[in-house]
Amino acid sequence: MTRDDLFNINAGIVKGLCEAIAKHCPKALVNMISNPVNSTVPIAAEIFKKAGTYDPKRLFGVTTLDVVRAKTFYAGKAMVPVAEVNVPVVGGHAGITILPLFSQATPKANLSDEELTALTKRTQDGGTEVVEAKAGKGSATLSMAYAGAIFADACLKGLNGVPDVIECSFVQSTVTELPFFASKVRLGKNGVEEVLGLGPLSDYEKEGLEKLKPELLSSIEKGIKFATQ
Ligand SMILES: NC(=O)c1ccc[n+]([C@@H]2O[C@H](COP(=O)([O-])OP(=O)(O)OC[C@H]3O[C@@H](n4cnc5c(N)ncnc54)[C@H](O)[C@@H]3O)[C@@H](O)[C@H]2O)c1
Ligand SMILES: O=C(O)C[C@H](O)C(=O)O
Repeated sequence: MTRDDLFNINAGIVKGLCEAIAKHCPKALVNMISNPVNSTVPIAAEIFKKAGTYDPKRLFGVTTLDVVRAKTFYAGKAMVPVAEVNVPVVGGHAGITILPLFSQATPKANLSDEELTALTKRTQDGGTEVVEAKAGKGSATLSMAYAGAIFADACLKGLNGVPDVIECSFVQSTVTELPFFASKVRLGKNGVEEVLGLGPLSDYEKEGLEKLKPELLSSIEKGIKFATQ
C-alpha cells in the first residue's frame, strides 16, 4: 500500500476532522500527519476555506520524519554524530516528492555522487521500507511519534515567542509555482512567520526538483478536487 492508496480512506476522515476543527478550535495550529500528506493538507485548506476559518499560517503538513531519516542516513555515511547533523528536506512527503538537500547538509562531508544518490533514494523510500516490513500492520510508529513530537514542540516554542525556530514543513507556499510545498519555515506566535527559500541547489537537486513538481501538483490537485466537488 502506498501513501496514495490511503487517499480513499483518509480523505474522508481528514475532511470530517477538519470540519470539526473549523467548528470547535478554528484558531488551532493544525499539524497534519495523515497520509497522503501531499493531498490531505490541500483538503484541509479547502475545508477551512469553506468554513471561513482558513489561515495558511496555521496549517502544516508534518514532514519532520523525512528530515529525521535524512539526518540519520547522512550521519551514518558521513560518520558524524547524528545530533550535530542538519539536512533540509523539501518538496512533499511521498517518493520522489521527498527531496533531501544534502548539498546543504552540515557538518560537511566529502561524499561521492553515488553515495548522495543512494542517500536520497533511501530517504525517499524510508517510509515504504517500514510499511512493507510491517506487511499490513501499519506504518512507522515510534519514529513518527518522535518526529511528531519534534514538530509539535517547535510549534509550541514559536507560539511562546522563542526566536529562530525553524523546521521543514509542507505549507502554502510561493517558493515554487506549486501552491503547497515543503521547505524550511520560521515558526512564531502566529504559526508560520516566514516560509524560507530553497537556497543554492546542486545540479542533482535541481533535477530532482523539476521531476517532483508534476507528481506533487497532481496529488495537490487530487486533494483540492476531493474537497471542492
Ligand atoms: N507524516 C508522516 O511522516 C507519517 C508517518 C507515519 C504514519 N503516517 C500516517 O499516519 C496515519 C496513521 O498511521 P498508523 O500506522 O498509526 O495507522 P494505524 O492504522 O496504526 O492507526 C490509525 C488509527 O486511526 C484510528 N481511526 C480510524 N478512523 C478514524 C476516524 N474516523 N477518526 C479518528 N480516528 C480514526 C484507528 O482506530 C487507528 O487507531 C496514516 O495515515 C499514516 O500513513 C504519516
Ligand atoms: O510511508 C508511509 O506510508 C508512512 C509514513 O508516511 C512514513 O513516512 O513512514
